Amino acid sequence: MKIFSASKIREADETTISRQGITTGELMERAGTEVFLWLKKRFPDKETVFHVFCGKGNNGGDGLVVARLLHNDNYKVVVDIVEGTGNPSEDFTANFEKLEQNNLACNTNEAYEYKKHKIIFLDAIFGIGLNREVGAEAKEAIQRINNSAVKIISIDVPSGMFMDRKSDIAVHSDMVLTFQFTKLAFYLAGNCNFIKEIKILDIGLDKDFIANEPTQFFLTDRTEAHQRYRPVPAHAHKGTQGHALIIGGSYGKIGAVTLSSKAALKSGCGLVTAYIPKCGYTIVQTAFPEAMVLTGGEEHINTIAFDIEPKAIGIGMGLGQQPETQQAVLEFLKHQKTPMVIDADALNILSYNNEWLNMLPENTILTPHPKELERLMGSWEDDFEKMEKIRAFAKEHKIILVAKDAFTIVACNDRVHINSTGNAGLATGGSGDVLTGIITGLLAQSYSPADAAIFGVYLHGLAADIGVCETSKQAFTASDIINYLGAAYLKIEAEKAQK
Ligand SMILES: NC(=O)C1=CN([C@@H]2O[C@H](COP(=O)(O)OP(=O)(O)OC[C@H]3O[C@@H](n4cnc5c(N)ncnc54)[C@H](O)[C@@H]3O)[C@@H](O)[C@H]2O)[C@@H](O)CC1
Ligand SMILES: Nc1ncnc2c1ncn2[C@@H]1O[C@H](COP(=O)(O)OP(=O)(O)O)[C@@H](O)[C@H]1O
Ligand SMILES: [K+]
Repeated sequence: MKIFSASKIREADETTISRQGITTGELMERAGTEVFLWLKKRFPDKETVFHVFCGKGNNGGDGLVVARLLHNDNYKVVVDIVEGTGNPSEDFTANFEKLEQNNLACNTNEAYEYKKHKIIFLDAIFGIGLNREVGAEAKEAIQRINNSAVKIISIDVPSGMFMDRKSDIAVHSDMVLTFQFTKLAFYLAGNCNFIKEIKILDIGLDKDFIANEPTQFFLTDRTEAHQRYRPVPAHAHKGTQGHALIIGGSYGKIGAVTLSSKAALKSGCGLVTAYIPKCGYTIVQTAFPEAMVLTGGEEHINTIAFDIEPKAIGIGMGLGQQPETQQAVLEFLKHQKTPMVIDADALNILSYNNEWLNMLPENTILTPHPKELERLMGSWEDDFEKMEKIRAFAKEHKIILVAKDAFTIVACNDRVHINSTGNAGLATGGSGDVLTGIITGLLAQSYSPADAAIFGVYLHGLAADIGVCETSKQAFTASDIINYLGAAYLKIEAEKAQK
């Protein structure tokens, strides 16, 4: 799904208004109606009290439409117009006047008892138009909303959240009902307290504009994942499903390479070879009999040489950083042409030898976690700078950068793809090793590097989303990602079959 900037969203509004021959007020009525219908379905009990906080811009205008529709449908509605929210917009004013015509008063200080009524706060103070720091009066309203113990639903965006820079104070929403497009700011680590759940409401913006307007940002949602997924051909055999080579491990860290190799095989490739130091030989052969094993070095890898021809290579998991290992890795990378995923210690070795980055084959995939990312490209001031640096770094070195985190970012071909699956159950040792295995396995199956990275990250998160429902987040382990890979594939197959 495309993610547009605030200015592009405004263009989408304007194009819709002109192509559909409607007024801005009619578009606002449509947006407000979608919110109203969603609320009505979710909260059928007419005793529910909706306390609507409105700013004076168009987000506040949406809030007034919703308030009127709820009131006319016999819900209990309280409307608070928040001062210090700019000059009233035309459509805000028009809807404000309609309140009186519909016998709905504002700022009445009407108090409903929390114990007797189900109260919902609707937050319509600011939307995508926030363009300066929030002033004292709006801040007070935001704090009042946040200090309440009631459910908070934001219209379009949590008020106070900037679309293009760091936000200091914003509504802590339980649910954001956002119009037509998801927004980049929703997925940034610094905004994680402002948002729990997102629901996108279709308000009928112009389909051609959405399809044709370019953007650099995408959300890897179900549709994007389905487009990249490749079912196993009926006549497949192990020779056509690709051979993955997983290089890593050192004394005490053989588990990392075992997890990675297993994940590669379970992602669907035909054959897996693990290249490890000798101390791991029995462990890998016992824990994972499907793998073939090659060795180099005793307790750590000191040379990388083999006569097999893998279709993809994953390197770095549990590798260690012994000087001999560093040398072996650099020598190895120098001659590589095979599609490759570079992770963990192999990434750290590259960070100390930055000039080697430009020698990597085009579209090599790097999968750093936040600390490794910092070592690679330096630190960042805030999430927006981080995003920009990631994009520029991938472009400069012609690589694919998978910046792992909640909402992992995949930067490739001057585009940024934000993943939508995964959960905090993945905050457990070895989950990154599994991801590298999955992406390497997909590469071996001839997925393009971009598809392997984007789909691999999605699949990894999906396995965790399915898994934690049965294991809990606490008890979920990296091995469980592998255990639930099959369920993730089945879910994708079932979704595709439903279409
Ligand atoms: N995207 C869409 O398709 C649609 C958008 N609509 C709504 O319109 C919103 C955008 O409306 P606006 O552009 O009017 O802006 P907002 O309502 O988001 O708020 C900004 C308003 O407050 C002022 N303002 C900005 N920062 C301020 C600050 N720190 N302190 C005080 N005042 C401040 C601005 O001058 C502007 O009037 C969207 O978020 C959405 O809710 C809907 O009405 C219709 C359809
Ligand atoms: N809170 C979270 N929500 C979603 N995904 C997460 C979260 N925490 C970690 N992950 C995912 O788990 C993996 C962790 O990778 P990494 O830190 O390299 O682990 P390890 O080094 O132990 O293998 C990444 O894919 C990351 O995106
Ligand atoms: K809002």
